Amino acid sequence: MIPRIDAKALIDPNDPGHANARAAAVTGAADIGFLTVYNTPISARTVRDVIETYRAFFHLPAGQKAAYDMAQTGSNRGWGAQGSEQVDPSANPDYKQVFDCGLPVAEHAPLAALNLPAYAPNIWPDQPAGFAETLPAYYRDTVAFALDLLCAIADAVGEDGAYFRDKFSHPMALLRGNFYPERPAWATDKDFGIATHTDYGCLTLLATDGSAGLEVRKRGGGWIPVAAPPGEFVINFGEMLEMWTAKRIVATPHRVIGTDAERISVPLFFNPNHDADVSPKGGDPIMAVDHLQKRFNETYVHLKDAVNPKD
Ligand SMILES: O=C(O)CCC(=O)C(=O)O
Ligand SMILES: [Fe+2]
Repeated sequence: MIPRIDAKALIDPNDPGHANARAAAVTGAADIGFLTVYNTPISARTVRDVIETYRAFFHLPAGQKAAYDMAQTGSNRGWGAQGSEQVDPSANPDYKQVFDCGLPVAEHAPLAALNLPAYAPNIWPDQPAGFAETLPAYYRDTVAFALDLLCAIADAVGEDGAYFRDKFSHPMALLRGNFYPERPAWATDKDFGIATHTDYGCLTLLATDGSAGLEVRKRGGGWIPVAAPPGEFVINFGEMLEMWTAKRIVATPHRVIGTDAERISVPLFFNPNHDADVSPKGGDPIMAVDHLQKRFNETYVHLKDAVNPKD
């Protein structure tokens, strides 16, 4: 069973439900690698708004989205077409589309000067109206919520929660809209909305439209479906946090096969500062930006082709 946790009780040490919420968080983070949260500071209405904003963009004709295509622009921000990412080398590239944005680096000149793809300036399409207002506001609010959750969960598993706080002062956090059209008629057993993978970063705060689709791999084999309505979130943990905590917190594989209904999900991949050392205590240093870029190079089809040309 994936625990469903009162977010306020988990974050607030004075809440009467704090001890219970912490215990459930330990099960979620240390055993399963997934949990869901309710009673969050992000309203259902806000999440519905964000989802409909992405939907309006994804429904634009491909020709209009092409101007923002990461494979063309080379930026780490903007649109990823169907087939632009292959998260599992033994599966075909995913049939989802994505749109990515991140930290507003224009407000952080020293970060922009680093010239790292993880701190690329955001790219905002002209349409739909409101895109460039709705998403930055959601980004700001979810980054703050994700940090509170991460510190509380780290603390619950026996790490020093406060230690993590300043490692996220300029996070390489990436906000993504995932668009799953209905499962294509041509899809084979090697085709997925998103094939089996673990997330790369620390904590993923996933909003969905409430529909089914996401499945979590069980330790003993088999898959468990997980869903959360708008305003509630699915939380899972990525490779960096698994390394950083020496597996006190686990990164669990998951996938979306897809159904005959369109589906939108909105993960915030809460990655730390570029120079955070995410190695376990006593290990050789691993810079967060190096791990992230390595995983981008392994999954984005246009980056793979650049590193490993086919002809
Ligand atoms: O769409 C979902 O529910 C999950 C998406 C996901 O796993 C991802 O984007 O990493
Ligand atoms: Fe994922």
